Amino acid sequence: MKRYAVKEIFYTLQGEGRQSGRAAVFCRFAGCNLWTGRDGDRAAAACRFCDTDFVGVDGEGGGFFRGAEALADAVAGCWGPGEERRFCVLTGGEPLLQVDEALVDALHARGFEIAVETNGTLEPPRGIDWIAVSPKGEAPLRLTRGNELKLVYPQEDAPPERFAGLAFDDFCLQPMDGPDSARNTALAVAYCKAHPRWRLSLQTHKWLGIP
Ligand SMILES: C[S@@+](CC[C@H](N)C(=O)[O-])C[C@H]1O[C@@H](n2cnc3c(N)ncnc32)[C@H](O)[C@@H]1O
Ligand SMILES: Nc1nc2[nH]cc(C(=O)O)c2c(=O)[nH]1
Ligand code: SF4
Ligand SMILES: [Mg+2]
Repeated sequence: MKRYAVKEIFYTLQGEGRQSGRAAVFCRFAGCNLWTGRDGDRAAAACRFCDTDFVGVDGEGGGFFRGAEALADAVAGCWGPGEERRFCVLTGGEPLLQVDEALVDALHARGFEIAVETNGTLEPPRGIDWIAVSPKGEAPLRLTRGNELKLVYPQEDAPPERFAGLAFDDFCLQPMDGPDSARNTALAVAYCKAHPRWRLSLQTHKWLGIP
């Protein structure tokens, strides 16, 4: 039986992108194919600006889950008994290293609409309801269609022009958080004003102080 490694599971509001403001259970899978998660490896990684701890299974609600039913039960338990507008966001780390059809089916069986946050280097299993792709500079993009393309901006080796022609319903620019976040936010605002295909995505949960 498949074993899923999960860093944390928590209930909050989706903070980013087109679904921002919507209540969701976040399931953060451990591990990523573009960075080890260790600070010493950052400079040499394909993705160098990550704002997330996805190493290990020691977070709130995290652990190893034996089989899709067990993991879907944990997600449903985190949502609680309400059946209206059940929504879960599969993220990481890189969720598509682990998410499979069995998990998609088990979450659907519990009434969840399923979104995934992915770096776009891996193919998703069928059946995911909402695909948000966030391309990373040097990493080859395999997933070139979906619901939203959410580009962290600016990235020297990933200009928005490279992605604007792909088959996504919406194109979002998300200012890169870190030491230059104020400057990056101003740059993203200016880019969206000059290129109306793009809309601003703010990481509202950070402003709100919620997970
Ligand atoms: C931590 S990633 C996990 C999912 C997947 N690995 C990915 O990169 O899309 C979740 C989202 O946070 C974004 N992100 C990561 N670090 C960021 C930063 N420093 N500033 C803004 N967004 C960031 C990613 O681009 C992605 O859209
Ligand atoms: N509230 C909240 N919204 C999010 N949207 C994407 C997130 C992620 O880390 O994938 C995230 C997150 O970590 N928290
Ligand atoms: S691909 Fe996603 S999880 Fe992996 S290091 Fe980059 S932002 Fe973080
Ligand atoms: Mg996050």
